[in-house]
Amino acid sequence: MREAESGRFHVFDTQRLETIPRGALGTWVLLQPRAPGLQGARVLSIPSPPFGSVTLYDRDGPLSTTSPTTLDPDLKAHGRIAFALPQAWSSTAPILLKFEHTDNLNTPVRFVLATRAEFRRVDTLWIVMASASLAVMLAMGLVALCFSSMLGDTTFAWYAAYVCSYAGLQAVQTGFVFQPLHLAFIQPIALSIGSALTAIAMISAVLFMVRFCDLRQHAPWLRRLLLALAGMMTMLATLQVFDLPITREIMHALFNPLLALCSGLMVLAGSVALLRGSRPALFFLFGWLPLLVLTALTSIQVSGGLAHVEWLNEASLAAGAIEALVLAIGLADRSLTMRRDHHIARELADKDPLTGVLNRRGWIDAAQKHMQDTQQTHAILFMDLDHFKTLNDELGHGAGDQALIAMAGNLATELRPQDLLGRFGGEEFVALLSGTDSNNALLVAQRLCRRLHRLEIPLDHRGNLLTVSIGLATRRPNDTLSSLVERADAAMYTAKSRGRNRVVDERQVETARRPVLRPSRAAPDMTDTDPPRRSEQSV
Ligand SMILES: Nc1nc2c(ncn2[C@@H]2O[C@H](COP(=O)(O)OP(=O)(O)OP(=O)(O)O)[C@@H](O)[C@H]2O)c(=O)[nH]1
Repeated sequence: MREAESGRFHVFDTQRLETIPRGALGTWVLLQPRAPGLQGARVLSIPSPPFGSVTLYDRDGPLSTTSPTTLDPDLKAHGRIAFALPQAWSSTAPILLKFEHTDNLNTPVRFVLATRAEFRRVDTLWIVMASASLAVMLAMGLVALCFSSMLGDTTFAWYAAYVCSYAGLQAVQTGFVFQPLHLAFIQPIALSIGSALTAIAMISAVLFMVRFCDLRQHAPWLRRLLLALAGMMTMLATLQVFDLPITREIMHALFNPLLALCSGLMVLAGSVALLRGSRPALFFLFGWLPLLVLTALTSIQVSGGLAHVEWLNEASLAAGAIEALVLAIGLADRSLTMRRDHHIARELADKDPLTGVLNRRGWIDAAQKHMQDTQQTHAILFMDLDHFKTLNDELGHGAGDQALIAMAGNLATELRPQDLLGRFGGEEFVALLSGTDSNNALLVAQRLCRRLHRLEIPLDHRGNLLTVSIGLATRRPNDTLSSLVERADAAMYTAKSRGRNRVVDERQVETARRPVLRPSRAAPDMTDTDPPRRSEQSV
């Protein structure tokens, strides 16, 4: 006190954030409240508490020592350490504090002298705001983690890693882990935990952003730069975890400028990606810009600038929550886009590009689902165009393709919407008719056969018309899709062998086994069968 009174203390304004020079034996700070000062019970608080302990003195010696883990039980401060000043002290009496030595980053401190009621109001507001912000961040992180495992997309996982580590970092830095969470055991390793969380937050933020905004496509150079920078910062932060004196020096000198640079580069990369058409970049900028600006401002402040800005820590918490919400909407948008793309890809994979009906794979998938309903009757029509090779050979493949398109279109129109039509191979089509017994299926098949003939698609230059042979099989107990298709196929071969342009029900086939019937397809009695002429019809 005598030293201070003789003017040997460095003087600073208590309303401003200042970095206090720290010595190996700790640092004395004397606060001089301005006249007239506050009347009644007063509380002195230090928001965003330093990790070390602080002791309040009067002229006779120490009054009370407090640290983020050993708080005044009466005051129960959150996100700050606080001292209840003795009632007897005059409103302008100097307040003497000693900051014990700590190896932590020397961040600027601020002092707030308030009435007890005002202290309680600010403290309650803070705890509500901090709890809500951290809860939102963690909830969004968990949602992203679920999405990541459901969609198999690592972008969501990086976001979850970022938002959870950022929330953890905020909880450590603001003292939330100590009060109200009472995780006092963290204190000795708080710096290492903070560094580890910073490392995880940094690298996962960059990896998330790079993927989310698709920087590989939209800003490849900035992507490389960002990854290199994030890698460097992660290395620095990882070294800091081991808390060696040399790394501490390097960290103090480099980390915050690098953090500010990285934040700026992310905004730049996001803007470039947005200008080049990345829709997620809009979500990124909208959600992340406030937080990035605050991160940059915080690192400038830790390096000694922006002394007057007092609200950065609280604003960072709130901005973290807002950013988590906006980006969660962005991720939902991404998952919708992925679902749509997946749906389109699936459609393309399941559809026959020429005729637009299901291809073999798509039809089998869908038919298997239909067949799960064992209460329904199921009939299969196996349809094969007759002498299609002739059409191709005589009129060209273009005409062949047109015939296939016409065939598919007409089959689809003739069948009910719930019937499942597919192209099984070159000129083979299949239809699964659910809830249709064999008699009705036979009628449908005959209708199809007639309709195709009535289309009058020329088969050759001699006036022959395109026709179709149809095999019909109805589901029996213990039938699988393949056994049912096999029997319909065998019936179709019988139709071919009986002269084509007709329907054969499996019930008419005595030995409907494909290995027996297949070779007969090339037998003279079948290949010799003349295609029907315009006037003929065997159905
Ligand atoms: N234009 C065209 N032809 C195709 C397509 N897919 C298969 N084909 C042709 O369809 C013909 C099928 O010939 P085959 O299996 O001998 O049968 P077919 O001439 O219809 O004789 P049957 O079935 O015994 O009446 C072949 O010439 C294939 O090249 C296609 O997408 N477009």
